[in-house]
Amino acid sequence: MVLASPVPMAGSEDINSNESKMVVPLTTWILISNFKLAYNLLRRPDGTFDRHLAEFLDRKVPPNSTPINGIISFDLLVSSLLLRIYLPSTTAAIPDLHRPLHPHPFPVILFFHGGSFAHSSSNSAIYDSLCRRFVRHSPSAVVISVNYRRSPEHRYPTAYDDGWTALQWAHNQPFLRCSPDSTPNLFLSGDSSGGNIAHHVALRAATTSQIRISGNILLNPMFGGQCRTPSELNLDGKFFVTLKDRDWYWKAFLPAGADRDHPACNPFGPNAVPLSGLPFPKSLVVVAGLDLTHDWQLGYVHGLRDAGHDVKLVFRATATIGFYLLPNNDHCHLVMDEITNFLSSNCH
Ligand SMILES: C=C1C[C@]23C[C@H]1CC[C@H]2[C@@]12CC[C@H](O)[C@@](C)(C(=O)O1)[C@H]2[C@@H]3C(=O)O
Repeated sequence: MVLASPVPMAGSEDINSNESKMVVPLTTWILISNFKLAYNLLRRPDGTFDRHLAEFLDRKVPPNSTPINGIISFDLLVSSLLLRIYLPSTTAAIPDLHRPLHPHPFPVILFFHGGSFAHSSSNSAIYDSLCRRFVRHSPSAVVISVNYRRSPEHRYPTAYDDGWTALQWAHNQPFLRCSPDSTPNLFLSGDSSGGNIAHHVALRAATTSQIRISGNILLNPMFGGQCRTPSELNLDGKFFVTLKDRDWYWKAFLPAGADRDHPACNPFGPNAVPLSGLPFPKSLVVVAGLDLTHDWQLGYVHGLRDAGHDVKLVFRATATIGFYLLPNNDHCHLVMDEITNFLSSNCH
C-alpha cells in the first residue's frame, strides 16, 4: 500500500499501520491506540472533559498486600491525597511505619503518573505495573505513586501542590530512612505530565526548603512553549499524538488566559525562573525521538546544563511515547537499566 501524504495516524479513521508497526511492537501499538481512541472521546472542543466516562474507561487495579514477585502495595491517605506505596517484601504484612525499612541506604521514588495532567491515576493498571517494575529492577527501592488532582477540574498549580504535600510527607517518614538520624534518599520521577510535575516539585524543594532530592528521573516529560519546533511540525499526528491534542491539554492545565510560555510549560522560556546556583538535583532524562515534543525535552536538558546542573540524557531515536509501558522492546529494557544505575549511584 502506498501511503498518501500527510500520513494518517493511529486512532483516526485511516489506521497508519505501516508506519507504526515498523517501530512499535504490535501490543504497544494496540495499547496506545486504545488510549488514543478513548481520550478523543473525553476531550471536548470547549475545553471541558468527560470525567465520568474517563473513570469508566480507565482500567484500575487495587493495592495488594499479598506479595507478587516479592512486592506488596498499599494505599495511604495523607491529608486527602491518596498515595500508593510499593515495597519489596516477602511477607504479607504492612511494615511498621515507625521504624526504618532497611538498615542500609535505599532509594525512595516519588512517582507522578502521566496522562497529560488530565488522565490516569495511581491505581490505573498501566501505572501500577510500571511502579512494580521499578521495584523489581531495584529491589531495595520503595515507590510512592502520587494520586495528584487533575485538570481541567484542577489547574496549575494544584498538581504541584499535591506533589509538594507528598514530598514533605515522605521526607518525614521514619520508615523511609535507614536510621533515625539519616535523611531519606528521595528521587522524583514521572512520565509525560508526571515528568513535568517532578521538575516543578524539585524546583520548589530547591527554592523554598532544606529538603534535598537525590535525583530526578523524567520519562518523556511534558514541556512545551508558544513557538512551534521542527519536531512538532514534522511529527504532528504521526505517532499517536497531534499538536492539537497537546495544545488542548496545556489549555486545560495552565491558568485561564496563560499561553504556553508560562514557566509551568516552558521552564527555560521567556518567563523562566533562573536555575543557576540552586541546589537542583541531578537528572536522568529519557527522550523518545518519535515523540513530537522531543525538541522541548532536549531544550529542557540544555537549559539544565546551561544552568550548571548535571543531566544524563538517554535519547532513543526510534522510540515512541509509551515505550516503557510494556517490557516488549529494547528501549524499555535499556531505560530500566539506566534507572537502576542512576538510583544506585545517587543513593548515599
Ligand atoms: C492524548 C494522548 C495522551 C497520551 C499521548 C496521546 C495518546 C496516548 C496517551 C498515553 C496513554 C498512556 C500513557 O499515560 C501516556 C503517557 C502514553 O504514553 O500514551 C499517555 C500520553 C500522554 O499523556 O502524554
